[in-house]
Order: sequence, then structure tokens, then C-alpha cells
Amino acid sequence: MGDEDWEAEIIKPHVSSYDAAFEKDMYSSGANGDTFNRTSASSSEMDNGPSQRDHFMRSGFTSQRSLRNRDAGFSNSKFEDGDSSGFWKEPNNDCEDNQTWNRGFSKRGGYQDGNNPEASGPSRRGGRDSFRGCRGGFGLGSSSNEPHQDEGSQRTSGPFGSRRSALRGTGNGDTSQSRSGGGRGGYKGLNEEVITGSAKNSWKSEAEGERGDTQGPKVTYIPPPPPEDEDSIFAHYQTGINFDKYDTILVEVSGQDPPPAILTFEEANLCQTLNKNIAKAGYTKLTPVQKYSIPIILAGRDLMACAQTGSGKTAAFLLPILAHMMRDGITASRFKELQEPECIIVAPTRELINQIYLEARKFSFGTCVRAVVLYGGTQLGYSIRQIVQGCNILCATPGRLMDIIGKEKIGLSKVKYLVLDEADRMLDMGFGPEMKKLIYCPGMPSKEQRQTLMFSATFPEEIQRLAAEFLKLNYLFVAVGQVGGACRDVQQTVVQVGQYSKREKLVDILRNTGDERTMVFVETKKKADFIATFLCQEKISTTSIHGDREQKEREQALGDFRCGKCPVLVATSVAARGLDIENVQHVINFDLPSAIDEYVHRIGRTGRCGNTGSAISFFDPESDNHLAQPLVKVLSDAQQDVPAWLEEIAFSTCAPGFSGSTRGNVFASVDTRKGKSTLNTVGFSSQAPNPVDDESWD
Ligand SMILES: Nc1ncnc2c1ncn2[C@@H]1O[C@H](COP(=O)(O)OP(=O)(O)OP(=O)(O)O)[C@@H](O)[C@H]1O
Repeated sequence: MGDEDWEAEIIKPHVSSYDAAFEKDMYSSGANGDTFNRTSASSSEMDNGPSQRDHFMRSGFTSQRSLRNRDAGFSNSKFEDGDSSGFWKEPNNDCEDNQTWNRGFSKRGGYQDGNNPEASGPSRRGGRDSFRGCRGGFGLGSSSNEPHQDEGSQRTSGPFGSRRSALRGTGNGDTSQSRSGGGRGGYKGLNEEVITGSAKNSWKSEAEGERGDTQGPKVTYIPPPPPEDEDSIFAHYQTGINFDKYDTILVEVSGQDPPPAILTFEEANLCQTLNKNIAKAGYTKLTPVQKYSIPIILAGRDLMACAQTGSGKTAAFLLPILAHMMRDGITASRFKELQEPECIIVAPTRELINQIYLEARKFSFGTCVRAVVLYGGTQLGYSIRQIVQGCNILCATPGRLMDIIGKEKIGLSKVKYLVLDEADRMLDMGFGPEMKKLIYCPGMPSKEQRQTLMFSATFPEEIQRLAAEFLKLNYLFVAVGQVGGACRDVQQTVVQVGQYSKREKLVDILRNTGDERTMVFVETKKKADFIATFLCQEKISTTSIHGDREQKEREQALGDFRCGKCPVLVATSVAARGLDIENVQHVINFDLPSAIDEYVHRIGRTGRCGNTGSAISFFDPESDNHLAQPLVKVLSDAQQDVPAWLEEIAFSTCAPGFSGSTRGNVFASVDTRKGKSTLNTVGFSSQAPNPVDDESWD
């Protein structure tokens, strides 16, 4: 869309780009309405490997004692006698010893002990689950070739993987979107998403070829409004049996003069409306990150907070910000041409920022604080229409945010709070430049004049150092448990599976999990389509989410997964961070990510808020050896069984400084201001995701 168009679009009614004929094609006749391209993954294509059965399928997986003991569903004999059709076969040497045993790494002790804006505005309603519609499954692009054939070469072999900076334009925001067909990279448009290629070295030519193409089809998608009824707004899932165990996790606060933690919501002294909303949301007890972060933010301090996945970081920043806004009053008015939000929240993906927005809307319910969300893949005019109606809390993905700033639809001079959720991702090579642009935008208050808050479950040291540019010198660092550690409520299992055996194993697992919600992570968009297609062919109701799907499809896929219509969601790393979906019981890493922090985020889609979950990861020694050491560390720190074979690989690929023994090092403080940490950082990402990862981000 050209610059000249958006004004008109504000006035004109819009229909989305949705094409009924296309939908009919794409959403027909699969298992449970799922669609797949029957010609694209024909059995002949899939069944052209060696025909011998993989030894591992007979004996390896079932020898995982912990798995069998803890989750009978996974230790079914199906692993021993799966059918032989339709799979690539793997020579039988991909699992010599799959026994799980402890060698001093696991079971090392338990948890460580450790104006009066209120009610004056129009009420806004909606719900946390804005993703409506449980219609079709997924539409698929062509995936006629086995994807791994062009992916293997992209896997990283070094500890930090190969890195590539994201290429972003600075255009007008409405973008051309490619479908996944043809397996091309995911050029998604200016500013919103990275330009990538699915084949080695292809990104460059694609970037050059498409960068100047701002004339692609208009993005006209307007997301459905979130539900407006109070029940939907405050819908929530129950905290799990381990919620109270959060209290035993050791918390360390570093930096000068931190305010004391609070123990109860009452101690936070929030206004009545906020307290009501907290109660309606079902929150009765603070999580550790909330106990420490809320008073720090209320005291006006800058903060970098690291706490495990699913432990309530969103409310930890939203509640004190809202409390301040209620106390200080707000200035935005729906009648102003230029909206000047007091708070800007950025997050790396569209679905995550939408989720944060819904949380902001929930907690600000019944107040005159108005939250707005902007993200790519939606009509720019629609974004602008949202803003001009009044905007106090602006939740945005970086690309769309910079577009809107460029259009002078928001002013930055009133910004008091800048929040970077998934901050390590927001500061890496992919988004870092955009974030720097943001803080140096004309009008943006300097770091001395604003409060900057960063949250994540992982905080590589290099990223912490980069963060200093955004934060006041005396910022506080809150570490809940092990920085970068996995949530202990997720039972982690790593199994050795060769590339060619993965699909068979996946199907076996999914047949056992049945309708239990399961997220399957793969490394590339093309593979996500391929695996989703394959699962549908296997009559497993599946949908997929990745950066090549149109936004409407992404939201629909998430909606279908949330409501259980499609209990299996195949995803790239676009869904790895932040997504809070009720009842996700299993995460399967069909492909391991190239960096361990990504692993921590992925498995954190289950086991949230004190609930338990399981994660199974397929470890392919051909491509994943670089992850062995950090994986051993993450498993042992989370008191999980470490397979002997994984330890062997970890020791054999031992980097200087890796002791193997992490005993006694359950909690390592890694506020970089305190000097070099004891954490071994091999395999921890410090910059950007590798080219395969970042193709899916926006
Ligand atoms: N004090 C609380 N009491 C009950 N539920 C809570 C509390 N705090 C947060 N929750 C709920 O816990 C779930 C996880 O919270 P949230 O999404 O903020 O986690 P997170 O730490 O940001 O996770 P991630 O690292 O994956 O982004 C949400 O459903 C949220 O509503």
C-alpha cells in the first residue's frame, strides 16, 4: 500500500483479502477439515529410503525408563511395531544406547529455598482468547520434496551457529506476503519480517530481488475484534499443582538499593479497580518474579528480569505500569490527531504481542487506560484507526511500530515506560538495530527520562551487555532461579533419532498422546508445512503456524489449536516464545533448535503456571552434537535424567571450560555487572537466531 492509500482506507470499509475460492481449495477434505496436498507428500516420495527398520524403533525409545515411568502414554509398544509404510528409513546405527541414567547430573536436590482514571472511561471488553474460528485446519504450500534435503546444510555446527543479520526495509508497512509454495524464503514485507531463503545462500539473491518490491498485493487483513464479554476477557486457566513450589525457587536481585520484595497483592497497594481485575483474572498469589519486579517498577527503577517460562512475567510488568498510570493520570484522548502513549511494549512476534495486548486490556478493564495492539500482516489503515481512537499502552511488533512512528501517527515524547518482552530476542542482531532506532527516535525520552523494563526467561551475557545502552546505570537485575534455566515442571526427554526416522517416531508418539494438545517444533517453514501435511495424511488432526502463512491463517491455526479442534500444532520458532496456551501438554522438538535458549523457550510452551508438561526432543547426532553440552546442563539443572549417550557426546565434544559436573551449581547468578559467570555458554545463543530460525520471526 502506498503512502497515499492509508488515509482513504480509514474511511473506506474493508474486507479482508480472504478469498473464498482459495479457501475452498486450501481448507478442504483433510482429516477433520484439515487440508493437505495429497500429491505433495506422496508415499512414493516418502518411502524411498532403505527399507530396513531402525533398531532404535524397536528398542531405543522404550528403554527410556524415565519416560515410561512418568508418562505411560509415551512408552507404548507402538514404538516397537510401527507400520512400515510411508517413511524414510534410517540405517540402524542411529541409536546404540538409548538408556537413560544418572551420572551425577540429575536428582541433585530439590528446589532451592530458597486524575481519577479509574472506572471513568468506557469499558472495553474482550478476552484473552481472541483467536476465533475453528474452521479449517491449514492451507499448505507445496512441499513436494522431503525438506531435510535442503535443510541439513543450514544446521549450525558451531556453538553459536552461523548468524546472519536480518534484512529489513523501512518502507510503508503494508507488505507483500508470499505463501509457502515453491519453498521460497519468507520475504514478508518491509520492516515486519526478515528476508530469508530456505536454501543455502538463497537469502541474498532473494533479498536483492524483492527488497525493492513494495508493490506486492495489499495486506487488507483486519483481525476479528476480540470477544467483548467480561467472561471472555477474564477467562483463565487454573494454576497447577506445582504453583506453590515457585516459592522455593531462589531469587537473587543485583544492583544498588533494591526495594524489598512484596509477598501479597495487598502489599502492592494497587487501586481498587486493578485489585478487582486481578481477582477476576484468578490471581490470588504472586509468583516470585511478580514479588520482586512489582515493587522495583513501582519504585521507578529500570529492571532486567529473568524468570522461567510461564511464571507470570507479563503481569509482573503490566500491573505496576497500570498502577502508575492510574495514579498519575493519562493524557491520551481519542480526539487527538497525534496520539502519545505513555507506555510502549514490544515483543518479537505478532501472536505474542496480541496476547500481551489482551492481558493489558484485561488488567485495564473498567479504567480509561486504553491499550492498542499493532502488528504486521494486518492492514496498516486498520492499525492507524486503532491508534487514533486513543492509545495509552501501545503493544507492537517492531516493524509495524517503526512504520507508524514514521507516519507520525504517534508521538513518543510522553513515553514513560518502555518494555521489551523477550528482551534477549529484541536486542539480538535481528531486532537490535530496530530497537536502537526506536530509542533514538526524535522525541523519545532518553533512558534517564523513561523507565525501561526487560523481561525474558533467557538472558545471554552478551545480550545483557548490549542492554546497558537502553538502561539506566543503576538498573536492577532480578534472577529467579537459574538464568536461562528450563522450567522444572516440564519433564524433558531427549531421544536419539536419525533424520530419516523422525516422522515414524513422531507419529508413534502422537498416536499415544491422542487428543492431548501437542506442539511440534521444526526448523523451517517448509518443513512445518511438510510435516503438517504428512500428519494430516496420517489422520492426525494438525494445523501449522509459521512465517510464510498469512496472518489470517496464523491466527486461525492458533485458534484451532487453542480450542482443541486441531490438537497438534506444527510450528517453527515463531511460536517458541511467550505463547500462553491452555492445556499444552506436550512439546516435541522434531528438530532441535540451533541454540539452547531457543530450546528453553520452546519447551516452556508446556508446564506453565505450576502445571506439568512433557517435552520430547529428537536428537540427531548428525546435526545436533553442538547442543549436547548445553543440553546436558539444562537437563541436569532442571533435575532431569540425562541419557548416558548424551553425556558421552557432550564429553567428546567438550569445549575448554566445560567441566561436565554442574553439581552444586544449581543457581548461578549471571548479572554481567558482577563479572564473568560460571555458566558455560557453549551453545547458548548470544546474537541472532541462525538463518533458519529467524526466517520465522517478525
Ligand atoms: N499470580 C498469578 N496467579 C495465577 N496465574 C498467574 C499469575 N501470574 C500469571 N499467571 C498466569 O500464568 C500464565 C503464564 O503467565 P505469562 O504468560 O505471563 O508467563 P511468562 O513468564 O511471561 O512466560 P514466557 O516466558 O513463556 O513468556 C498466564 O496464563 C497468566 O495469566
